[in-house]
Amino acid sequence: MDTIFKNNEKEEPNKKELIDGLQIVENIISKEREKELVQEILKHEWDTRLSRRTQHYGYIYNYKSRNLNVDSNENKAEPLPDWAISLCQDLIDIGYINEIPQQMIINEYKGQQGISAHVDSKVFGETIFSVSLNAPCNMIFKKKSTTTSRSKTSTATTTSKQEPPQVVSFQVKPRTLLIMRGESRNDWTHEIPKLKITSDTRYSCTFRYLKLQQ
Ligand SMILES: O=C(O)CCC(=O)C(=O)O
Ligand SMILES: [Fe+2]
Repeated sequence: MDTIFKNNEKEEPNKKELIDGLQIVENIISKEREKELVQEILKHEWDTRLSRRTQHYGYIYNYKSRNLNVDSNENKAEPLPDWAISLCQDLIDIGYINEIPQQMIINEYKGQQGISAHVDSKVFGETIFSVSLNAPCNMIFKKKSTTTSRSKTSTATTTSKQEPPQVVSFQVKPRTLLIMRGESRNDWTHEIPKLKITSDTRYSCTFRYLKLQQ
């Protein structure tokens, strides 16, 4: 496999930060390496418990209960495959992350599948990053609304005002590295809306750290 450094197509990484703590780096890998990663992903069996197919490595995360008991043998999954470790090692070498993560989930989005608005579970550490493969998607970040309450002691009335959510929407191209930390990880939800038209299959590899070990 060629490394991130030997990008045959000579496309320069294109970096943007649309929200505090959110790093988006396009062209993080070459098209050739992307193809190899998809082939590796497709060699493995899928978990079909959700409407979209997933693969869990390191630990099995329950998207429904949003919980993970790291001590339970039931939640242990096979270790991260070599191709994922080598991808993470390249990201360490070029300074995007500090350590190999303990967990990876691969999501497959076929046709019109998406993921509803959520903040990633706090059982995981501060840094969450993903690499997108094969097809683009739209991603929407919404700032969790804050309620401001004003009390009038003289009249004993309380008015509560819901701030409108801030919304940031953008396209995630294949071969993009997306890193969420800080505000973008904790104070904003993210979602992938269902497309109205059928598109190519998208794969995302999302990497997470266990809180205690980060
Ligand atoms: O597919 C993606 O890029 C996002 C996946 C995600 O948000 C999650 O698994 O929590
Ligand atoms: Fe997420």
